[in-house]
Amino acid sequence: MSIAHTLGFPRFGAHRELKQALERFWSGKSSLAELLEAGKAIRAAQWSAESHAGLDFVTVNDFSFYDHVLDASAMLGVVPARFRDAKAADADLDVYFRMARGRSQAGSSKADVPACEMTKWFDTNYHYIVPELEENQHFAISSRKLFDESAEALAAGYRPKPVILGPLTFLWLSKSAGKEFDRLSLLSRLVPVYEEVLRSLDARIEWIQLDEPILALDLPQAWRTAFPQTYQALARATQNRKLLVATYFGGILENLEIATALPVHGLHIDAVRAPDQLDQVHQQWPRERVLSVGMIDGRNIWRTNLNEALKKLQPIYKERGDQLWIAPSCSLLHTPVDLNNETRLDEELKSWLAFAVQKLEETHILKQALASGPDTVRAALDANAHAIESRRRSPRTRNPLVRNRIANITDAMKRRSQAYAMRAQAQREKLKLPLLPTTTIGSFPQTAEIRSIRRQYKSGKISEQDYVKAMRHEIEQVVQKQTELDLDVLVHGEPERNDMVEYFGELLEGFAFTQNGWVQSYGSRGVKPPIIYGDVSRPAPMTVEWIRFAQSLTSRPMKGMLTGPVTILQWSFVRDDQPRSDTAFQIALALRNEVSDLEAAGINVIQIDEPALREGLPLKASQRDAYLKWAVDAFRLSSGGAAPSTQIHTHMCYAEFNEIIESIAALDADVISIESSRSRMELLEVFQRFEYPNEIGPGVYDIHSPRVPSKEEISELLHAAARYIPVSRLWVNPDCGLKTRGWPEVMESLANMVAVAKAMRAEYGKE
Ligand code: MET
Ligand SMILES: [Zn+2]
Repeated sequence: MSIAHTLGFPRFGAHRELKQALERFWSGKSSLAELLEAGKAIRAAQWSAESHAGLDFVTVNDFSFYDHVLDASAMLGVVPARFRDAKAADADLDVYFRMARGRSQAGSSKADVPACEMTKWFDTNYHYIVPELEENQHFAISSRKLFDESAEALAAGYRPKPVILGPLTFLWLSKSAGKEFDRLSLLSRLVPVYEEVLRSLDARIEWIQLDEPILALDLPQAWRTAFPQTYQALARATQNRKLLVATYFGGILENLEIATALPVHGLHIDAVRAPDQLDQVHQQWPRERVLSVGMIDGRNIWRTNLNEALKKLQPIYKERGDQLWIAPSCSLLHTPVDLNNETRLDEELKSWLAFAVQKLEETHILKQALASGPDTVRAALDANAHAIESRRRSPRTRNPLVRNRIANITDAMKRRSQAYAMRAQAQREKLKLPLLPTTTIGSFPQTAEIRSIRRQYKSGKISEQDYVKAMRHEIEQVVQKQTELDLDVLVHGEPERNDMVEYFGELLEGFAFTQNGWVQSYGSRGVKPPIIYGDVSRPAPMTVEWIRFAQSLTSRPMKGMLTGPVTILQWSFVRDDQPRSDTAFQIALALRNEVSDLEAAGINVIQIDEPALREGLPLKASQRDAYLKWAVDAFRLSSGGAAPSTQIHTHMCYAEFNEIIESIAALDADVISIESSRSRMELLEVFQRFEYPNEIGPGVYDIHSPRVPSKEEISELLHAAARYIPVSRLWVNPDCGLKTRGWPEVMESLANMVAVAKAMRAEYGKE
């Protein structure tokens, strides 16, 4: 019998049970026993969903109390020295959470130690805890989690398939604790511990899934050659068990020869992100070994076209028989749990969607249709065909006016009407800003009161009138405080926005919102991405009234604040029936109208935030230029219609700019504000080397911490910036929005920032 399985299942809980359990535990409201019990219940729910759907295995060790990479670090004993002093009874989990969250040891009077770094898991919005390795790193099995959870599944009567992060991907994702060294040099110490792990697994376990997603990257030669030798050692340790190497998030054709050289019993490939690889992998991967094909999209929420999938799989099944396995493309970690919990989505839209539970069902149907014939699942296949057809034909997904606009985009629309030098002149005359102008990134503290008013308005408890009054009151306060601080370009503070993408999605056509569509972002944090299901258009202005009101309160320039097209796209579930670029252009055209309405309302400075532009960069170098081209075009389309005297800003944070500096310049924003305080302005070196032509506001302090930066620190950073960028093109601002901060620290920090800007103006003005 062929196999239906999943590489992993969401662990956040259908109703964010993990978040609640963690927060209760961290705040001391629940005991360790209660936390462990909550974990057990989530695992039980995961396995029950898998077995209920008819999968042949339950996947084990995909549960995590924080992060699966941190779990691997814990398993291998990779605990940075600063955390190694725990003596608490629950040391395991205590150290584990301290690595993730950086608090000091429970009950210790020692100062807090910094948490381990967190970074994005490949090209997803999930963040993992970066393992820190020392040059003489010692590895030893240091956590029983994998074994305990396997035993738990066995005891419950399941057939478990444990998943373990593969040794090469583990090394690849880690960083050197101190000075840089070649992490591959640790392989000879690491592999024996993996061997021991494999040997220690219960004898009843038949298959072990080793995740090696880096096989879908452009790998340096040394890493490629490390694969066969590593897996020869692992294969010797597996005894009677079988290894399934899982790849995902891309194609593996460049590394297929290496994969084939591995002495493993099975290989999983992602046939959703890289559908074209299917044939060639099928041709080349030995017939006697298992080929697991990821046919169900593990990164998106659309129902799979099962009949089409079957057509692709049937010829392969004919040749491989039961050695063909069916699965979602990657772990379902990146999808919400269960569509059945959505009661407010209309039935039609709902019939187009599949969350994790539904994806398991799809997986099973495909396997069943292959192994026992399509007639055995005819009703399910027909229902699927019906839903697919309904979506394809629905007038809700297509708006002729939007399509017409897209078809008529011209190159001229993607260009400002004048070059930067001329625009800068027009803006100087209009805005009359001082040298080193000061501003903020947009949001001001979102107090409990603001959140509560927004919630009350949403649930209909207060009238629109009262809501607007409360928000206007907040805007007045924010404008007044900025005036007191003597900032030069003001913002309205974004009190009306719960989230920078959701806010716009709710006001645009083509978006839908779930009640429970949570996806883990990291640890206890989840996001609920909007669903873009149809052509995007803007029925009415989205921000104009708020900004117009804010501008009416001051003679200083008020900055209009928009979220850019790439960021809206990147932080949503995107329709899969047209290229992402088309959707980005649709959003861009809607924003373009907003820009022009803001201008008509007398707004002369408009910021279009693109914090997610960098994270959309494809994993494979060969696909990057195409992405950057349309991403830049989308931004330029949204901003290109602005008058020369309108100053367009953009903002980016969490970015590694080195690789994409040309594209950042190509955005042709008049001003860019970037996060750079944490890298102490070194980031600016690349802007200098490239001779970035427009203005830059390198964040002068880190808003991610409540600490108030001193004038000395800010001054030092700003002087450092001035070494890279001429002061005539420098702006002074924090490195991101202030919505997570409290008012007292914000006032103090900004006061210091403005004081430094003024002192530097005097200093440089004299020259
Ligand atoms: C993640 S970037 C945030 C930008 C937004 N304008 C803010 O200030 O919150
Ligand atoms: Zn930001």
